[in-house]
Amino acid sequence: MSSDSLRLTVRQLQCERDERVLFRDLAFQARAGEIWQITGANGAGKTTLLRILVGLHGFYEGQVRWHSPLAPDLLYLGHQPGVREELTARENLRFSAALNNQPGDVDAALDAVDLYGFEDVPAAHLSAGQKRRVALARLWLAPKKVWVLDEPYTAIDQNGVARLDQRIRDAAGDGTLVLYTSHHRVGDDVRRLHLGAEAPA
Ligand SMILES: Nc1ncnc2c1ncn2[C@@H]1O[C@H](COP(=O)(O)OP(=O)(O)OP(=O)(O)O)[C@@H](O)[C@H]1O
Repeated sequence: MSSDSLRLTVRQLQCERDERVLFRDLAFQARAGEIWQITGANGAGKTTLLRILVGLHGFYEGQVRWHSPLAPDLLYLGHQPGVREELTARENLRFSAALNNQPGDVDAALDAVDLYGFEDVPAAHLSAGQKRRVALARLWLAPKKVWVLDEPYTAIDQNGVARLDQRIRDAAGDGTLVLYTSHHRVGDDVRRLHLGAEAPA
């Protein structure tokens, strides 16, 4: 199946947590090469939605259907950077690359996120933004058909934001479907899915 045929269909999706409805009747269809920005107030259910999409949260009603054999070809970066404090930046990236079957030049990826010179520093000695960059470096390893990114811009400085914008646009240009949560908009042609009553201006 070519990546062009990749499609995500969501229909009548409803999710409750602690007897509160986070969202109901959520419906959208996303395709290869598109960028989807998911917005909403704190607690609106953005993280929950991403976790449903990647199969980490199973308590919902409605339909989530990936029209492609995806398992090895989806990259999910969660809300936390997920780096191991005792490992160096390089060891962390090698570890997650191996775990997720994602080959690539680890040092070049660390360089791409401006961690040149920090490869051998234990993550415990890195700043919050640098830890996020270690996690984001995976976006510079082998490409995936789908990226699901939970608040990837958190703690990233202006230069990092520009690099990440470019990386997301390049990946989408190569056919990757990108779904991400953030209030930051990657570009004008990004599709927006807002959770909650009030849509931003
Ligand atoms: N582990 C949990 N157990 C029970 N309820 C939870 C849990 N995690 C989140 N919730 C509930 O689900 C709601 C949605 O949480 P979620 O993390 O999806 O929101 P969010 O839109 O990503 O928020 P934020 O912008 O603050 O990151 C929260 O308000 C909370 O009430």
